[in-house]
Amino acid sequence: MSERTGFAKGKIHDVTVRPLAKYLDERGWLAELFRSDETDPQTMPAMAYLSMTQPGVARGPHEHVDQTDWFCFIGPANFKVYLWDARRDSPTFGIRQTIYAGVDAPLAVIVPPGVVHAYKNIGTVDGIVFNAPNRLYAGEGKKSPVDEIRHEEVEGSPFCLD
Ligand SMILES: Cc1cn([C@H]2C[C@H](O)[C@@H](COP(=O)(O)OP(=O)(O)O[C@H]3O[C@@H](C)C(=O)[C@@H](O)[C@H]3O)O2)c(=O)[nH]c1=O
Repeated sequence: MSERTGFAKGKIHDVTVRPLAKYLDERGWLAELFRSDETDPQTMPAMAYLSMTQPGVARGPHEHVDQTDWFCFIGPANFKVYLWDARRDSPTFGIRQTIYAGVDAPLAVIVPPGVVHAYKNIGTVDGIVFNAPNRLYAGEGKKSPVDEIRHEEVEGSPFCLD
């Protein structure tokens, strides 16, 4: 156990990390991000969005009650991805995991509800992250509360980025 965070390093149960193959040719490259024939229907994306994060900047830590996030880190920057298992009923409750992903290691990282997550652009150029969550942001017609617990402003939070 780390005294600083209370979380021990390890691998979190039910977090899926998949290499994204880039098919390269004379025009550039193409990469598949998800396929319904390779996806558990429960985590099948309901929507998708892109975000850009500037060098040295982080998004999160956030947590969802019901939503699974399907992040794809493809570039042009690299990211450090931080995960903390805060699910009391998980076999890896109290474990934290870090993953490096992006232009040098294109990965999909699929994060289930209750796993607190954040990512930081550790490169020198703007970084794009694709996310295809299995729930609609703010529900049908954007009429429901957003399923998101934000930890970034919480004083004394155990979910610390370095
Ligand atoms: C996530 C999202 C945001 N928005 C809007 C709300 C706001 O005006 C703007 C920026 O949103 P946020 O501040 O929530 O963006 P951000 O802080 O990047 O939120 C994301 O962070 C990562 C770490 C996650 O875990 C994601 O699930 C999501 O919570 O975009 C949408 O319209 N649709 C969406 O699906």
